[in-house]
Amino acid sequence: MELFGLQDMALFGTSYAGVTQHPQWTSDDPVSLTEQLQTSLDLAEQLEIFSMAAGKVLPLRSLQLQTAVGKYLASGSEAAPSEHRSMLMLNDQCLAELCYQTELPVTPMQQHQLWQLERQWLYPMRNTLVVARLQQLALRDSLTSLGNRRHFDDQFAKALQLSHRRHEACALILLDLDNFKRTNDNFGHHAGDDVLLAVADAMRHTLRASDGLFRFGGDEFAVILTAEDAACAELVAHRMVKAINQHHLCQQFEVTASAGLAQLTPDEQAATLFARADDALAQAKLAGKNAVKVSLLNQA
Ligand SMILES: Nc1nc2c(ncn2[C@@H]2O[C@H](COP(=O)(O)OP(=O)(O)OP(=O)(O)O)[C@@H](O)[C@H]2O)c(=O)[nH]1
Repeated sequence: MELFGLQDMALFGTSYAGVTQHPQWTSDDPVSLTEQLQTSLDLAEQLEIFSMAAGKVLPLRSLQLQTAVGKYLASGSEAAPSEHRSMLMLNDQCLAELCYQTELPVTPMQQHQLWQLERQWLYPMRNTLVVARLQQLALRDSLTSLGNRRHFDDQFAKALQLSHRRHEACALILLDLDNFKRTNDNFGHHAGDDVLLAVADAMRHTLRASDGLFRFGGDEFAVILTAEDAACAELVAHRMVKAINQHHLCQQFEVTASAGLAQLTPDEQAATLFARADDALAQAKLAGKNAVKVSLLNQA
């Protein structure tokens, strides 16, 4: 069964209105668990709260939660021979799957008690998934699903702060497609969108983790690299440009890419690092496009 998908979430439909219709709970102290779960909008924290309650029903060795927004493991979890899985269903939607691991098989009585606890998690979990959906809408580019400009600004500031504090490397790559307008003008906006999707995929595959990859809008992309990844930023930039050039759609529409790279210097602010990467990108364009240029330290 497919897990509750963020894309088919009916925020203001009739099913969401059901959130206020609390069922009649039957366990001994039901309200307190629901209330505890409602204190957090973080699924990892909710899992900790739930695992404490489940631990009173049976000696749990491990508890894992899988949802459409991620997989979570309760702290202290370790593998055990017996496994019991349970789907958390609400209004015919599967919100999540729980996997309990124990030394001994879960008895029917324990299953019933767990089910009563799980029922109390349904609405807090549903609300948490709604929040995750809203966050995704606010921070993701709707075409490519990469982080958008707002997400970039936030992540860029955090990455710089952390790099300065830890005295670690940080690099910014700004990438802009070459001759992309021609694709739109000659083959239409849909063809242009397909090229943008192909570029996003090519860039994703080049990076070890795509968390640091963003689309600003138009044909502009940004990559934040930190720690050891930043040390090989120039190699990454060249790989990305090459991956885009080699994509069959980019070849078909004769789209290439130019990139500008800047490495963070001690005490440097976000605006200066961004300006240096942008300047390097402009140089790559001036040099005839389809190129990578690196900002030198005295070019701030
Ligand atoms: N298909 C599509 N096109 C877009 C989107 N957003 C912006 N554009 C187009 O992207 C193009 C960006 O313009 P430019 O950066 O001047 O295009 P370019 O031909 O790559 O210019 P150079 O960088 O000088 O090579 C414009 O034609 C915009 O209309 C989008 O979401 N989808």
